[in-house]
Amino acid sequence: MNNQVITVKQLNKHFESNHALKSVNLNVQQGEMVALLGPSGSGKSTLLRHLNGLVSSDKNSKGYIEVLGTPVQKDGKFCKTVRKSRSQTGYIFQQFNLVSRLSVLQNVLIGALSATPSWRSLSGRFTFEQKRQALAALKRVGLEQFALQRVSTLSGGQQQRVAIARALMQQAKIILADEPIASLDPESSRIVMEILTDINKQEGIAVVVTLHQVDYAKRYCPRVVALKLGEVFYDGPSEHLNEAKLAALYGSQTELTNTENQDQAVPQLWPQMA
Ligand SMILES: Nc1ncnc2c1ncn2[C@@H]1O[C@H](COP(=O)(O)OP(=O)(O)OP(=O)(O)O)[C@@H](O)[C@H]1O
Repeated sequence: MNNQVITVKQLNKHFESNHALKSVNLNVQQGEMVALLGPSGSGKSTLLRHLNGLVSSDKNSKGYIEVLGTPVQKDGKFCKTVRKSRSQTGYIFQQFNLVSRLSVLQNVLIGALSATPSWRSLSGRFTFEQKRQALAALKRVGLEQFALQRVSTLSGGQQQRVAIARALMQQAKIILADEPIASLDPESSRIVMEILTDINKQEGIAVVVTLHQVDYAKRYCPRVVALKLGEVFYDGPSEHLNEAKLAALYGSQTELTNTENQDQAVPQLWPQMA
């Protein structure tokens, strides 16, 4: 049985003269938990966005992406099946992408929209079963007591957990998380990473997560794919990512990516995370 859930072949992406992704190849199997590492600007987010059909690759460059057995894009053109794979892919953003004026429960229910007739979703009428599932998803991330509260009243870490519950409600078969902990404090980061790990282990859902902190990658992700200047620089077990490889990947930034030094390091290296 083919358990491959992500196939990327020969992916190239230019933003004008900037060659952001250079012949990237990547295979991810069902049940894997993969950290996408690399210095700022190395192409992590661009790669993740290609997987969900948010960005198209260079035309005529023979690039090909398949997610969950469904072609997403080929040769710089989206395939007709892109919506299908998107509906099965949970995408977690750094800034949560929640609807701030809606309640926590309503935000989770948004995950069910692709499986809801439009007349129901337009009138905001979800079935009893959908509401039960949404509450179960909230319980899974430890937030059921906040179900009826406006989502904007929750902390950043809690909002990210709502976004994960929304992906569960979507019945996502894989999760792509783009810097999900970049704006969170260490304790909230730990909780979010543990929830993602738990979903990966319990449901066998593949998770690909872009991270800036090497120690989180090593702690939670058995496999690391590291990009450097748009190329795959390392793809292998996170435990084999030694100091020499990290130094070559990040240069002088290496020690500063350790979260123990986060308070001093992050504002200097990545001002957007401060
Ligand atoms: N929409 C865009 N238009 C022009 N250039 C872009 C666009 N998106 C990304 N880039 C460029 O592509 C390169 C890769 O960016 P990307 O955001 O993927 O890197 P990253 O590794 O995710 O960085 P960070 O860790 O800082 O988020 C960068 O040089 C960036 O400036």
